[in-house]
Amino acid sequence: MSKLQNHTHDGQAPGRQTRDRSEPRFPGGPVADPAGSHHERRIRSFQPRRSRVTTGQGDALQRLWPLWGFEIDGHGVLDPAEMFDGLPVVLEIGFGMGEATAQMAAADPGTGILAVDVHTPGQGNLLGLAERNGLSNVRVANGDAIILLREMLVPGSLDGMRVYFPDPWPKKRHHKRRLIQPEFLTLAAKCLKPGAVLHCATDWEPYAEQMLDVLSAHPDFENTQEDGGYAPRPAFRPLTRFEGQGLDKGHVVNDLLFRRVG
Ligand SMILES: C[S@@+](CC[C@H](N)C(=O)[O-])C[C@H]1O[C@@H](n2cnc3c(N)ncnc32)[C@H](O)[C@@H]1O
Repeated sequence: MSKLQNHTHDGQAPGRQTRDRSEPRFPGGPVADPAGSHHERRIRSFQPRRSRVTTGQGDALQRLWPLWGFEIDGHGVLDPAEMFDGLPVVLEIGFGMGEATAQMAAADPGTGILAVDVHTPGQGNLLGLAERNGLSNVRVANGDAIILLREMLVPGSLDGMRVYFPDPWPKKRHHKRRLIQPEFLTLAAKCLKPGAVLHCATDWEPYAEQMLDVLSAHPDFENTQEDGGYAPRPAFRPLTRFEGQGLDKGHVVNDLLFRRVG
């Protein structure tokens, strides 16, 4: 049974899931394991962070999580089209504070954005931005995107995927924690529709080179660029917070746009 069916039986809005209230995460409660206790993934692409949740973010989480929040718990099947009433759906992995996500949602109300991160202040920030800007096409998921792709999403259900400025993990001994690896691409390909585009961007040039290598070598993806290289920055991608910090340090930003073949 899909998540949607579950919720409809509970009398809740389609595609929306409330938290387990026995484990409060927001002000006053413990922080849940973002990878989900039943689904340990030893090598994680994110840093555990204990950032402070502001009053505004906490308020947004309390009020809006039951409406627009989604817990990646590894249980059940999630059909994004049901979550967004039939809109095409793009998955954004690692939205950070969510400013760029909200801008893209406002610019394209005909596309649903399923935005995933483990960062609680960012989740609250994005929910608040969605409310203030009257956005009905954003849902916020808490947890490890790998578990969402591997265990929950209906195969071939996504119209696109965005990974903007994933943690670069610059030290060699941490390279195994980088998100964009062949195994990740296989999971991404499983969830993307044929022809759907995976859009990555990074300001860390060695990581950009690695992305280009693994994407070019993967049998399920083809470069949208005839010269086989990086793509010009698409006009629809706003400057992200992390990108701005990289540009301040003189970093070069590269975009990669690869199409799911098949
Ligand atoms: C460097 S930040 C970039 C944030 C934002 N895209 C930007 O450009 O400002 C990377 C984000 O990805 C998130 N992240 C990394 N791995 C993740 C995963 N496996 N699942 C969900 N979020 C992840 C981190 O928590 C972090 O917020």
